[in-house]
Amino acid sequence: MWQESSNLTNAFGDLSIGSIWQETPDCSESSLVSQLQTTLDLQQQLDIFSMSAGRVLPLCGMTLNTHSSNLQARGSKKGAYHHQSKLVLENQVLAEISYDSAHAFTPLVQRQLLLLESEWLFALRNALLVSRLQQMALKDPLTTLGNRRFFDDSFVKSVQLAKRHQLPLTLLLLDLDNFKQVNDNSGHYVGDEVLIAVADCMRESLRATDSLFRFGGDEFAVLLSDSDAEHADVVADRLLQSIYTNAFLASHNVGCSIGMARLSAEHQPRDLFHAADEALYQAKLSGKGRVSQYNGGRIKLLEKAAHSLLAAS
Ligand SMILES: Nc1nc2c(ncn2[C@@H]2O[C@H](COP(=O)(O)OP(=O)(O)OP(=O)(O)O)[C@@H](O)[C@H]2O)c(=O)[nH]1
Repeated sequence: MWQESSNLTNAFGDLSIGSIWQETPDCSESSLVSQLQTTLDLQQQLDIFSMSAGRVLPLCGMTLNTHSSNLQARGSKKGAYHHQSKLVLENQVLAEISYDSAHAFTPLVQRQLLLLESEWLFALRNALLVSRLQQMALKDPLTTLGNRRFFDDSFVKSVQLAKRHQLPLTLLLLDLDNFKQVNDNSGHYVGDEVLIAVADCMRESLRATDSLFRFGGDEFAVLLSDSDAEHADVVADRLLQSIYTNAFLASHNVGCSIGMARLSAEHQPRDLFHAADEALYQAKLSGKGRVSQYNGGRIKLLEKAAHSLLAAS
């Protein structure tokens, strides 16, 4: 896409900046505005904007930094010259844009870009709003982990992907032990802090934080792919260590049980979930603070029970 825009840019490259604005009325502000209004997708807006900016000065890269994302126009590369600008609407900084080019950003070019940026502001604000709403709809507001809806979506996609490419995938379901007593003894607010601390422990123990979810209540899920899925018992062990050695959680006597199951060829998403759920149930039944693994119809209790970790710490 950026390649296309570079070609376009090259086509205009022979024209002076001034002549671009005078001789190409199709690049006019209203034309850019109407193009930007065709989408609420930030990446698409950036790609559209980069086409117009590339007519002002041949560009080799463009980056948009917002509060929650860092996007690059497709095919962006570093250039010898660099220019940055804040996109501000009604005293609010919406984003920061960075341009890269093999050519210098003269004061005239900067002014032309500024004019162009002003045409993006309203469409950008709308796209940012939509992006924020989309993120909110998929996040658990208390822990900021993915919520149940996000899990359902990611889970089905991950199972399909793993089966298609014959990649390993392991699901871990984690349920806190004795959490109700925290609420009962110390109040709901402290209960919330416990849930946040557990989420932090999970983040610390895992590399891909986008595979962590809170279902609601004191139930969490972890989706492990690739090498992490192969060594899920090690990951589960790390999770237990992190939770059982956390001083705040220990002070409230909160532990956890984990059930895990590995995707097999005949599994549908529902089967994998049920297998991990069954393993979790057995972990609870066997005295909590344990990891158990669903193993082709059998449940194997792993040796490293959290109680022994706690005793060792
Ligand atoms: N503070 C807080 N508590 C919640 C939230 N959502 C659910 N709960 C409480 O979480 C508790 C979950 O209940 P259980 O899983 O039966 O509690 P438990 O003591 O961990 O039970 P075991 O799993 O058998 O050890 C209930 O008391 C719910 O009211 C929340 O967002 N914040």
